[in-house]
Amino acid sequence: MKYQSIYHPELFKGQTIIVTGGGSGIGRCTAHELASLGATVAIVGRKVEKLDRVKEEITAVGGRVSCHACDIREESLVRQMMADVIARHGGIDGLVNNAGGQYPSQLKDLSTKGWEAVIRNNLTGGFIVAREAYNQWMATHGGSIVNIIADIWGGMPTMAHTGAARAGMLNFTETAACEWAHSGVRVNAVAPGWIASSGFDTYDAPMQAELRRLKEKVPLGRYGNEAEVSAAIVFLLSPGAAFVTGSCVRVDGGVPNARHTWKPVPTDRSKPFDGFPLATLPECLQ
Ligand SMILES: CCCCC/C=C/C(=O)SCCNC(=O)CCNC(=O)[C@H](O)C(C)(C)COP(=O)(O)OP(=O)(O)OC[C@H]1O[C@@H](n2cnc3c(N)ncnc32)[C@H](O)[C@@H]1OP(=O)(O)O
Ligand SMILES: NC(=O)C1=CN([C@@H]2O[C@H](COP(=O)(O)OP(=O)(O)OC[C@H]3O[C@@H](n4cnc5c(N)ncnc54)[C@H](OP(=O)(O)O)[C@@H]3O)[C@@H](O)[C@H]2O)C=CC1
Repeated sequence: MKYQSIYHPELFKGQTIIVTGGGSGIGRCTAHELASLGATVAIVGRKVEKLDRVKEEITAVGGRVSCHACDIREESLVRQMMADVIARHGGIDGLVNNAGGQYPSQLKDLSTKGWEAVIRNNLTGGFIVAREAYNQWMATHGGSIVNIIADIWGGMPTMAHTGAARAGMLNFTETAACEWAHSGVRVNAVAPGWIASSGFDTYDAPMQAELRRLKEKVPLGRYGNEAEVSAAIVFLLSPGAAFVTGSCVRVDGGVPNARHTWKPVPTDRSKPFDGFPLATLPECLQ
């Protein structure tokens, strides 16, 4: 079944858009949505079998997609991947810098090796991919980049390494937006809050329990879903955001504003509540 997007079905007709981490979760959803809107999507990840599965899903409904196995932390692999995408599709119009991930740990227990592994995955990797997209194509042709970060506002207890990396990526976004504007390149970020994606499944039982507790802290009373993040990414890539650069769209149900004075209003969370229907994922992703 084809992705049901809220956007015009030909919004990205003739465009090529790279989605890193396109083999699962938010990246997979975004790849589906972009393909449904006419883009040729180049999905990037470390595990070929995940990419192949998404390719099958998208081609089955008439979408165009290519798979590129690449670890975003390896400069030579990223250079080659970018060159391959350009050679194969004739250019790049957009980049969704989404690949990333971390593991929970208290600061005091974090090894330097673990800190560096997460910084490389969520800051250095994203920088390398964006720089190569710019140097190899966008500097002379323009384009749009969307960096996926996280809800980093006010710190990120148990996730300090990724918080620091994502804060760095936000600042990178702001700087690149200025430095690359003259080339017609827009650079923005999307900061997902707690999104019930495949990424959640990578956490162990205590962390899953913690996530259940965290849900009570969301003013909108639920987790977000992948489609709600994808919709923000698509907006930033689109001509609708032609005058938007260096910005960050938060997709988090209002969590950063829920400070100590905010108290959750008891709600039956299994039912839609006034004004905010429970979001459902497009059928093709369920
Ligand atoms: C509060 C909730 C917020 C939720 C919001 C966020 C949600 C999401 O982000 S969803 C996406 C979730 N998906 C993932 O997080 C999976 C991605 N994770 C990885 O790819 C890897 O774990 C990695 C990139 C973070 C690290 O991989 P790698 O570079 O291959 O590193 P090594 O395995 O070689 O380990 C190096 C070093 O790092 C420490 N370490 C790594 N994993 C763990 C772990 N699970 N627990 C504790 N420590 C870990 C460790 O120090 C390793 O060194 P050695 O001990 O010498 O191996
Ligand atoms: N879900 C959530 O609540 C939130 C998610 N995020 C961020 O959003 C992004 C997408 O997350 P989500 O879809 O939930 O999680 P997933 O774990 O499902 O997706 C992460 C993807 O990134 C790929 N990836 C990870 N590291 C690398 C690497 N070094 N090189 C290439 N690909 C890599 C993985 O593919 P492979 O295994 O093939 O390498 C995987 O497909 C991540 O950056 C995540 O941290 C941020 C805030 C909240």
